[in-house]
Amino acid sequence: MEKREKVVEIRGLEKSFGDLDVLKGVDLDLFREENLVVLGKSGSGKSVLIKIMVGLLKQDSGSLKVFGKDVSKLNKKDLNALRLKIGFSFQNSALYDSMTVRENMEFPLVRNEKNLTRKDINTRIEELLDSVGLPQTINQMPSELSGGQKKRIGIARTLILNPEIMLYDEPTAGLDPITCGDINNLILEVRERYKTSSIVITHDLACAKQTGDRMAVLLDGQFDAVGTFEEVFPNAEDERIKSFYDYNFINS
Ligand SMILES: Nc1ncnc2c1ncn2[C@@H]1O[C@H](COP(=O)(O)OP(=O)(O)OP(=O)(O)O)[C@@H](O)[C@H]1O
Repeated sequence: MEKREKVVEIRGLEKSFGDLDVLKGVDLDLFREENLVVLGKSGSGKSVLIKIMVGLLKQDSGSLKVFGKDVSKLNKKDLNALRLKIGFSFQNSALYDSMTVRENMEFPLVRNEKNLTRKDINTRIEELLDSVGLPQTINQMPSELSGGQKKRIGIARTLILNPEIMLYDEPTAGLDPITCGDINNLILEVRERYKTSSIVITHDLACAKQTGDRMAVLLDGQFDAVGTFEEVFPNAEDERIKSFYDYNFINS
């Protein structure tokens, strides 16, 4: 019997837009405190899956349970409560350019938690900036930060509401290999410190290998290959998976 707790359970999920069948019977589990890497070509349906997960889109059929609750059956209030437990770290960090780092961090906090004192807010912001190794940036503007620093602040801001699930969308996109390695380490540290369960969407196999306990490759609307990096990639026979691997490790 499976002993690990499932925080996400997806069964037979289907989603089409007109004639375009995007998800064609997706099955997937995310276990507590697991880092699950989702890979797939551009347009394969990764964002559609995430949007269904947070209730922004509805599936045509199949089920998606988060913390045991069927997302498509939640009322507005419960859906909002669920969304607060899921932190989405955007590819472009999504910081507000006209706000300082402190203001960027404060914004989601004061909007969602009404009873905090100024001291609580400051403590929380400072703790998270320490966690991502950037306490000195608190009064800086996003335009003064490097790409890697922006990613870190974006992750810190996502963590400020104490999410139980983290969704990282292309966390290393556009970064040099050393900074990619630092962000990958941060993803592992976040899990360690905040006990998060995570889905990491990436095209970067070095990121996948470093951060992921399991890989799930979305191919033609289904997760065909699911397993550890070693199980899925080095000896893959499926040409579609092989080409992914060759592209990352041979041609780069
Ligand atoms: N609201 C929508 N209406 C119509 N088609 C959509 C909608 N959302 C997504 N699609 C289509 O579904 C397919 C999958 O899109 P999706 O954004 O999930 O891809 P992706 O795997 O996240 O790609 P990328 O890696 O480029 O971000 C695409 O063909 C897209 O055009």
